Amino acid sequence: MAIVLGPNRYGKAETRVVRVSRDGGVHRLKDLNVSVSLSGAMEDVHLTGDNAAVLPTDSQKNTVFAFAKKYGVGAVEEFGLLLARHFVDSQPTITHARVEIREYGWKRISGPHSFVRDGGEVRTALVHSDGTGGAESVVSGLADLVVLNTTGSEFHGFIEDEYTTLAPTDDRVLATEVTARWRHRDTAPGWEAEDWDASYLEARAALLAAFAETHSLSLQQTLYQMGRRVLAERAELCEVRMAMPNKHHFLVDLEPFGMDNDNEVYFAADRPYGLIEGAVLTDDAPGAPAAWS
Ligand SMILES: O=c1[nH]c(=O)c2[nH]c(=O)[nH]c2[nH]1
Repeated sequence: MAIVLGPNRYGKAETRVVRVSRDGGVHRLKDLNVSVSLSGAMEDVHLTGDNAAVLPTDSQKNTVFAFAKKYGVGAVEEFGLLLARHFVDSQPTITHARVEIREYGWKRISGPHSFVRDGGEVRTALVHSDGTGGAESVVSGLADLVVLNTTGSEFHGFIEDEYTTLAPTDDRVLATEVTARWRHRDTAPGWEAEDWDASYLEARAALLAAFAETHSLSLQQTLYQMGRRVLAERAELCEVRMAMPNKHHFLVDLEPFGMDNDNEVYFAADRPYGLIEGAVLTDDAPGAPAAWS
């Protein structure tokens, strides 16, 4: 029996970079968490400790800061592609780069240089590149987008076995915290930051519109409608993957206090929660195994 090295990758995770652009007196703010992961000719470093092929993770972190200064930070997809291509193009031992970015939003308070952090929502990008001209994939997305419908949600007709206590309902609160990622058909050569931004904003708007407008018979149905809407509206996208915890809102029994509860008072439980996950894709979506990893 031989023992061999399996798949591996390495890089600097979670470099927190804040880029301030000062256009005249009006400042712009980009706040990112960048994780780089590289792979290539890394047998020697694992098998013998020879580091000759290794670009230190410290240098990767420095590159993130240097690129933020040199090129500015536009759309996270664009910044991710710039970094990923750079690592592969500049280092013969690096053949593949994965760059994952989380962007924290800030809104202006008033005046040119004061900001308040957006709620919990995060914009995400995941870029894979084999270098300029090589295979690439871009996945955009968002996380921690919390949404709630106070009506328009039912859940009934499910299996009832000997352990079922859940009462069927034709009117419940439906709430979830959406993590959604959507895959671009290609890396859109020539796309500017504004194109990535427009694509992102419209995909996000489609998710929200579908959540609000779907009369839901299950969170699974809502998930599918949300993914469908994104793909129906955005031709540049071919697959959406979502994870949506069911943030249960249980009606509180007020009878002991002599009161009825006509869908007015809920206990918002934080755990356990149902976790609904699914992918929606176009039937011509090209296979892209690296895209999601
Ligand atoms: O929308 C729902 N889907 C389920 O699969 C499920 N299971 C459950 O207990 N409540 C719900 N709600």
